[in-house]
Amino acid sequence: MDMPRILDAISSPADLKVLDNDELAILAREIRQEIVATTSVTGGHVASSLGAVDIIVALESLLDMPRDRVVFDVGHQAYAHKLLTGRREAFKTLRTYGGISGFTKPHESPYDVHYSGHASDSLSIATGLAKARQLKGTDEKVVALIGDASLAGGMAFEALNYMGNEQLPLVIILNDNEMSISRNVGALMKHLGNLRANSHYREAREGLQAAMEQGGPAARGLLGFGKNMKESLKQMVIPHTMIYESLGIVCTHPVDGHNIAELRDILSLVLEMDGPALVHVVTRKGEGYEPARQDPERFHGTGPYDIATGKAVKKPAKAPSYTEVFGAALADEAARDKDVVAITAAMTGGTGLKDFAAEFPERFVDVGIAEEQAIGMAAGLASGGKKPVVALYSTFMQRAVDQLIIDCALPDANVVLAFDRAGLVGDDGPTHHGVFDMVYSRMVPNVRVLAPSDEAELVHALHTALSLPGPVTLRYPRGEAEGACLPDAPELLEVGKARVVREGGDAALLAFGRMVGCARAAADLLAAEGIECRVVDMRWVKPLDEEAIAAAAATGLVVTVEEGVIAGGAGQGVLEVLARLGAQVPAITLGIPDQFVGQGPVGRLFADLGLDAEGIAAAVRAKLK
Ligand SMILES: Cc1ncc(C[n+]2csc(CCOP(=O)(O)OP(=O)(O)O)c2C)c(N)n1
Ligand SMILES: CC(=O)[C@@H](O)[C@H](O)COP(=O)(O)O
Ligand SMILES: [Mg+2]
Repeated sequence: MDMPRILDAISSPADLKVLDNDELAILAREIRQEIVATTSVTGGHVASSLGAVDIIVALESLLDMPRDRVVFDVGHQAYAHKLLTGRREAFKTLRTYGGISGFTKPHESPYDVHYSGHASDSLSIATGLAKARQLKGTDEKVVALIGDASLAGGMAFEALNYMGNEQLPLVIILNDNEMSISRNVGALMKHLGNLRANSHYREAREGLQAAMEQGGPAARGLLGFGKNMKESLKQMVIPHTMIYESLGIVCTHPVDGHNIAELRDILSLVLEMDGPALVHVVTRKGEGYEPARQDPERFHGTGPYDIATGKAVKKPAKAPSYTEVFGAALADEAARDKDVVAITAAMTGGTGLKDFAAEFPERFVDVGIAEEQAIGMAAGLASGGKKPVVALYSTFMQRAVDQLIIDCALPDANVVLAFDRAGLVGDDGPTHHGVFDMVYSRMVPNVRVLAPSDEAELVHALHTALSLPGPVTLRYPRGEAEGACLPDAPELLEVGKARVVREGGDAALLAFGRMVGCARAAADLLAAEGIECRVVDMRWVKPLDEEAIAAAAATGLVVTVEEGVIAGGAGQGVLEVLARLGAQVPAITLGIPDQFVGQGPVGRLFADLGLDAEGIAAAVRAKLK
């Protein structure tokens, strides 16, 4: 008979209070097994979640939740938190359509503080919670759990700057595993490495005492614990070089993040402080599951896999991914033009730039999780005579809209912004769908916007973007491309010119990006009923092809189809042109309505939104009736 699991008796963190350190360690093992069992079927962020299990178990055993608040940065490490906060049964539905989210989600649980998914925001949210606590005069604990790579994001630094000055009572747990998605980069990463290497600084207790005696209220709060607590401080040291200390944040020496007893000792001390404290915790990504330990990058975010071998379980692809096509095309461009420089923000693999980085290391830049830096730096490179191509996920580019407007568009800088994961991404859900980029690109003067409809068009679009003066954005979706034949050589696309891909006189479907394929399939369905639709691959979101729009109006019905929000999107651009032309024609704008889109297979989400062939055909049918 199987031994009953401790995990099965946990319905909230309050149930952890009766467990001792050994039992908590057993629980942590059970949680890891549960994470592996579930994600082997659903996929998910395995390595980060496994690495953070002990921290979460230790922390939540000490808190009074949900009164005490824990803010998870990115939230990709929060699976243990989900399992401890009443979602053990629901965990099987992780990242599935209608199931629980892969990130923290306040609408899912009162134990979740914010919609996580984007990096480096946790400290700002924690400062807000701590400020609210001050204003209310309450005493709930506020804790943020943030990774070493996310800590380097600009937003996190802004929060450190604020909390140090205000001496806000909150605890930062820095989960340092030396990894971002791939190996972490940057000077802060080196600084943390020095701290890990010098943890013999433990002896420097006198230094710690002196620092605290001269320090602000945070440090004094720590000293005010009384004799016993001070004794425990023998275990704690501030290395002289810890930069956070200079900002007024008390810091601990590196702590073993897989030792629950040690974690609980230190956390119980810092949770009593009345100012900001940072606990430097060292963990291993993928801890407890060997394939993830060996290859944490692949297990950062994975699809289903075989537990025994760790091998991915997936259908063979019929076509390369858009990402792969982009990466190869950019390397070809760089081989032809020595001025091309590629920039990414911690997404070298995700944006298909690994080969580029290997081939042209001196022309490859990874700025870390720092999208604003990526775009700002691109503007500087352009000003210095280079041709920067910044490859970002559409959703993360949202961080850098100001840099697009002021640093790139206003000076008309020669910058190419490649938005990968543009459109619906699937299982990551609303935080990751790239559905706003057509709006924030289209609205900015001087910016041209390309939306290639297949992989061959993507190659031409990149080539065209690099040939044009001024900023150009191009967008392409996550996953497998359409299976189009790749060109031997890239072509220059005529600026602002669409192409008709199917003739028809009863209605015109003006489609953008991969929606061209859906529009074509809809036209096939309608043709079987005797309704002939013209299908136009618009190619450009800006400038729009006014002739193609006028010709579409002549059919008597204009239908725009885009994989982005309707408000302010490409379809609205078409309506503006129709109004300018004085065309009195019925028009439908299909796209994402004024709502956030949930998680699930992209095909299913398209169907829900009426963006699949049947949905588009139904919209045309209804209007023609
Ligand atoms: C603004 C933003 N940029 C990029 C990402 C993609 N991303 C998700 S997790 C991650 C690495 C996070 O590393 P770290 O914070 O050290 O956590 P770890 O995965 O190592 O636990 C990146 C780059 C993101 N979620 N948000
Ligand atoms: C948590 C996060 O932001 C990334 O790990 C993201 O989930 C990666 O998405 P892709 O799987 O599309 O690369
Ligand atoms: Mg990390």
